[in-house]
Amino acid sequence: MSLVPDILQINQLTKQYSCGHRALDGVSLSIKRGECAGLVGESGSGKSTLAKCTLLLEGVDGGEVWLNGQPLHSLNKKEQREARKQMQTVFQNPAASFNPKLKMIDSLLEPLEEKKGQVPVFLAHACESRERMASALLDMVGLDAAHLYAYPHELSGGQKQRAAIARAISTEPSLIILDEPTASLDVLVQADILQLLRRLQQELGLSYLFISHDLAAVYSISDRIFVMKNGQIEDVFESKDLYAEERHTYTKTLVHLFEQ
Ligand SMILES: Nc1ncnc2c1ncn2[C@@H]1O[C@H](COP(=O)(O)OP(=O)(O)OP(=O)(O)O)[C@@H](O)[C@H]1O
Repeated sequence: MSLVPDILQINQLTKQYSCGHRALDGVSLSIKRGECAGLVGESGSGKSTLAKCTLLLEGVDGGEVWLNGQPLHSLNKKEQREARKQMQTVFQNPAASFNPKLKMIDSLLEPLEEKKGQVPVFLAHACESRERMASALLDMVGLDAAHLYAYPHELSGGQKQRAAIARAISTEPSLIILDEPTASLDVLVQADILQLLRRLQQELGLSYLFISHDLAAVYSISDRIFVMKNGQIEDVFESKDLYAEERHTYTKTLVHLFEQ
């Protein structure tokens, strides 16, 4: 048994919205260091709610969330704000991820500057100036330094999503939560972004929670897949076992849909 705790360990999480809807109904999930865990399920199954509860943006009604062995569920508000800095996010709509009034250099460096001087090893060579650090980040995601002083509306959707990924990796977070990061992009750009995420994960040893309703996208990037339905995890397996006979009936239905 490994003595290194999982990056993320979620135990029996429940969340009921005030309207009475139970969006999470005893969800358990774990992510190992350096792993990409895929979370797939149809619209309304509770995927984004799980992301928001993990990020402490929504309160929960029961269960536990452990990050790096730290019990997030029992922290006070101030401690939660600190703990949240160990996680970064990339969402579906890259346009909404950036303040339209900020130049890319300022948006890119915002999380890093909040951490006050804790520059990750992969940026150490560039830490003598903001411009060099932001250029190095853009370079890591395949964007030209010419974009440094651009405003978000001057970048394409795919370029903005690359910049969002650059910002997410900038603090060397313990976990990056990617909630439908390719859903708003056309098919070719989607493939590029998935390839970029995979490369960065391997180069930097990142841990991802990759959320999507698109089984093909989840399958292409994940080490393990969690299948969610009606607020519950129905199936968990190594990606290579997607087509195995013992898959849950619901997983088989998703496979059938994605093959059509
Ligand atoms: N703030 C809220 N108040 C009340 N109900 C909510 C709220 N947010 C989500 N829900 C409900 O909780 C359920 C799960 O929603 P959630 O957004 O987590 O699903 P999802 O799997 O991420 O769906 P999608 O893929 O469409 O984003 C849905 O029935 C949704 O209507």
